[in-house]
Amino acid sequence: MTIRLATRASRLALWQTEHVAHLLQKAGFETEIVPMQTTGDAVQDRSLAKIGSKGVFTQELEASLLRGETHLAVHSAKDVQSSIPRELELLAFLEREQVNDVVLSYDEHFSLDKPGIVLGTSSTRRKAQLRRFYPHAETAEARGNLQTRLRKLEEGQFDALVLAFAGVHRMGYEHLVRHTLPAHQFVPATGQGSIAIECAADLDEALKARLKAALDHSATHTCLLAERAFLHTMEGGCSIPSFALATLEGGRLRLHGGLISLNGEEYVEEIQTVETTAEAQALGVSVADAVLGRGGREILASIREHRG
Ligand SMILES: NCc1[nH]cc(CCC(=O)O)c1CC(=O)O
Repeated sequence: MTIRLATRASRLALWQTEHVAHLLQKAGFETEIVPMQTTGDAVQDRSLAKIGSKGVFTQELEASLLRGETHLAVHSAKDVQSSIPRELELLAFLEREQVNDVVLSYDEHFSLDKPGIVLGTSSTRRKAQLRRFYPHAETAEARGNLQTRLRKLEEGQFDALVLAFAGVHRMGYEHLVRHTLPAHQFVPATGQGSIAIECAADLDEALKARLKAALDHSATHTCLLAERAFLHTMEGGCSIPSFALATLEGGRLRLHGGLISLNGEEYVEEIQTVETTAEAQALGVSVADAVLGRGGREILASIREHRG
C-alpha cells in the first residue's frame, strides 16, 4: 500500500521525509511525499516568539492528517508542540542524531572568545544561553530555513550562526562547523535531533503497528517521552528558553532540564535519574516541577511580563 507523507517543503524537511520514505520502502511500503507550506515558512520577518509558538511548523501537516489526505506527518521532533490534538498521536521517533548545537562560520579561524562577535540565532533559548555562557558575544536575528540563514551568514549579517548539528549534518554543511557547544552546558531543546512521526489516532491499528516497527527507535522514544513531559509541565513552546535532554545509560534514564531568563541572569537546572524506562513521563514531570519550584515560576512570569 502507498503511505502518503505530509511534510514541510524546506530542504531539511524534505531530506528527513525522504529518509522516512526510504525506511518505509525497506519495510515493503510504497510512499508518496506531499509537501506543504506552514505558517512558520510563510512568515519570515518576525521571530518565532512573536508569531507565537503554537505549532507554526506543524499545524498545516496536522490538518492534512485530520482530513485523511495523508497517513503520516514527518516533523523535526523539536518543532512538535508539547500537547497535540486528541484526534492525533505521535506514533514513532526516529533514532536521534548527535544532539549538540554548533557554531558555523565561513572564517576558518573563527573563535568564540573574540570580543564583539555577532552570532546569528532566532531561538530564545540560544540567545539566553549565549548571554549566560558567552556574555561578550552579541546576537542578531536569523530567521528562515537553513539555506536562508546560511545566505545571511555569507552576506556578513553576522560572524557566525548557531544551529542544531542535526540539521547541519543532514544538509551537508559540517565543513562550516567551527565549534561544538557542550550539551551538558548548552543543553539543547526538547526533541532536538530526532524526527517525530504523527498519525491520526483512528488509523488502522495493524497498520500503525507495522509503521511503528519500521520507523521507531525505542531508546529515542523513551528519551523523547521524558523530554516532552518536561516541556508540557513547563507550559512552554519553542518560544520559552527552556531546555531538556534525556539520555539512557544502561537502562537508567537521566533527564537534565531547566530554564533561563531572557537576559541569561537567572538559571535553574535539575538533573534526575530513574531506574526504569516506564517512569519516563513521571521523570519529565518531576524535573519540571523541581525547576518551577526553585525559581522557574518567577522566570516564566517575568518572560510573560516582558512579552506583554
Ligand atoms: N526550529 C527549526 C529547526 N527544527 C529542527 C532543526 C534542526 C534539526 C533537529 O533538531 O532535528 C531546526 C534548525 C535548527 O535549530 O538549527
